[in-house]
Amino acid sequence: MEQAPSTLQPSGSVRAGSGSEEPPVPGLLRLACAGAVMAEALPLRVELALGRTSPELGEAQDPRMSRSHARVHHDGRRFWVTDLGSQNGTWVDGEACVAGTPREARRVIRMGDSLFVPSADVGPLMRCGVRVVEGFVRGPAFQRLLEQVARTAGHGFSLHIHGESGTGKEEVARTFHAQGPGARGPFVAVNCAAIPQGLAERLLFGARRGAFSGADDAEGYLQAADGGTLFLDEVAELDLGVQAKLLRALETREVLPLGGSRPRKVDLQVCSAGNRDLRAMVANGKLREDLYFRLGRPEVTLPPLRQRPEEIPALVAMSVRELSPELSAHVTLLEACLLRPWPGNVRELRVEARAAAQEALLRGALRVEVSHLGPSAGTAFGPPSSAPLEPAPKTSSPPPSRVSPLEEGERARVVEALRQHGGNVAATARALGMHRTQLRRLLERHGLSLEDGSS
Ligand SMILES: Nc1ncnc2c1ncn2[C@@H]1O[C@H](COP(=O)(O)OP(=O)(O)OP(=O)(O)O)[C@@H](O)[C@H]1O
Repeated sequence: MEQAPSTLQPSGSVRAGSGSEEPPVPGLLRLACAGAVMAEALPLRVELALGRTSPELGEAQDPRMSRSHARVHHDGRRFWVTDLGSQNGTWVDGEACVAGTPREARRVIRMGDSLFVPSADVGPLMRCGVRVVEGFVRGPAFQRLLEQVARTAGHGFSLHIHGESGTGKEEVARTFHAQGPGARGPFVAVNCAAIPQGLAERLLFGARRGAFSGADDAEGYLQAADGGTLFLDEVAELDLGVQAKLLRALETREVLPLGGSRPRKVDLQVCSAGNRDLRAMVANGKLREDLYFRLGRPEVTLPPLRQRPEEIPALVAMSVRELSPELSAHVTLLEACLLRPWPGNVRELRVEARAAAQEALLRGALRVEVSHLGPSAGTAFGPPSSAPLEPAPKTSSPPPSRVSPLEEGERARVVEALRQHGGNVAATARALGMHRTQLRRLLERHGLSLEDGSS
C-alpha cells in the first residue's frame, strides 16, 4: 500500500501522466530555495531575470538573493548566466562568476541559497513534480517508468529492467509485483551474481533429502516465489546449464528439486534486471538465446541518477535526516552532489550523504556542508565530471584515446581501495559506494585481480 505521497512542487503547477509527445520546453529546474529542497520548473523562452522579487519565482523567495541577481539566457542550444552585480555572488558549475561576464552553464547554478539546473526540457517536471512515496524519491522519469511497468504487469508474465547498478531497479520490480496478478503472493529477490556457482541449482530449485551427502529437504527460490514474483538480478551470471534448467522450469511451470523425482507445479511472474546489454550477452554466448526470449522482453530502462538531477537534493536531504532529524543539508552540499556523476547511482549517493552527515556530527556541526563530503564521493569513475547532463551535440572532434585520464583515475582509485581493504571484495565495494557485482566488473574491465590490492 502506498502511503500518501509528499510532492516537491509548487502549488498550482500542473500534474499529469505521460507527456513524451509534448514538444520540449527548455528552462531551469529550481531545486533549492533559501536552503530548502524543492523541485519546480521555470520555463525559459529566451531570457529570465532572476532576483528576490522576480515574479517567475513566485512566493518562494530567497533572502540571500539580490533584488536583481542574475540573468539566464538560452540561445536555442546552450544556457548562459550573467551575474548582475549581486551582493552574494553567482556560481556556475562550481565556479564563481565575474559580474557582467556571461558564462555558459551546464550543470548547476547557485545564487544565494538557491540552486537551478539548466535543462533542455522542463516539461516532465512541470507535469509530474518529484514525489516521495514511502521513503522513495520519484522524479518524472521514474514515475513514467512505474506507470509503464504497472500497465505491463497487468497483462504480462515477465519484465526485464535495464539500468546501472544502484539506480533503484528493485523498486521497479516491486511495482511489477504489486500491480500483477500475484500481488498478494510472495516477492522473492535473488542476486544471481552473488550465488556461488556450485550452489545455484540447489538454491533456485531446492533439494530432496539425500540428494547429496547431508542434504535435507529444502525449498528453492522458485518454489518460494510460487503465487507471486521471482526477481532475478543479474540473471546472465548464472552458468549456461543452470540457465537451461531455469528456462525449462519457467516454460513448463514445474520445478524438479535436486534429487527429486516428482516436479512441483509453480505459478509465478518473473522479473529480471541487469546493467548489461542482454542481446550482446547472447551474442557472446553468456546468455542462452531461448532464455533471453523468455525473460528479456519487454524491457524497460531506468536512467542513471546523473540524468535525474531533480531527485538528488531530496535524496541527500532524506539521507542526512535519517542519520539525525536535527541535521540539515546545506546548499553547498546539495550543489556538490549535483555536480558529481555518481557512478554508483542512488546507492552511492545515499551512503556518501550519510557519511557526510556522520562527519558533521563528529565535528559538532548541525549543518552538513560540502566540507563534510568525502573528496572522492560520487567520483568512482574519475574526478568530478563537468560533462553536460543532456547528451552533447555531435561534433567532428577526434575519437578519445584508448585509455582516458578518467579511466586511469578510476583504475588507481580501485587499486588503492583494494589495497586499503586487503583485497576484500565486500569491504572494497562498500568503501567505493558500489555493489560487489559492479566492483567485479570494474576489476574485469581494468584487467585487475584481487592480488592487485596487496602491496
Ligand atoms: N529513488 C530512490 N529513493 C530512495 N532510495 C533509493 C532510490 N533508488 C534507489 N534507492 C536505494 O538505493 C539502494 C540501491 O537500490 P537498488 O538495490 O534498487 O538498486 P539496483 O538498481 O537494483 O542495483 P543492483 O543491481 O546493484 O542491486 C537501495 O538501498 C534502495 O533502497
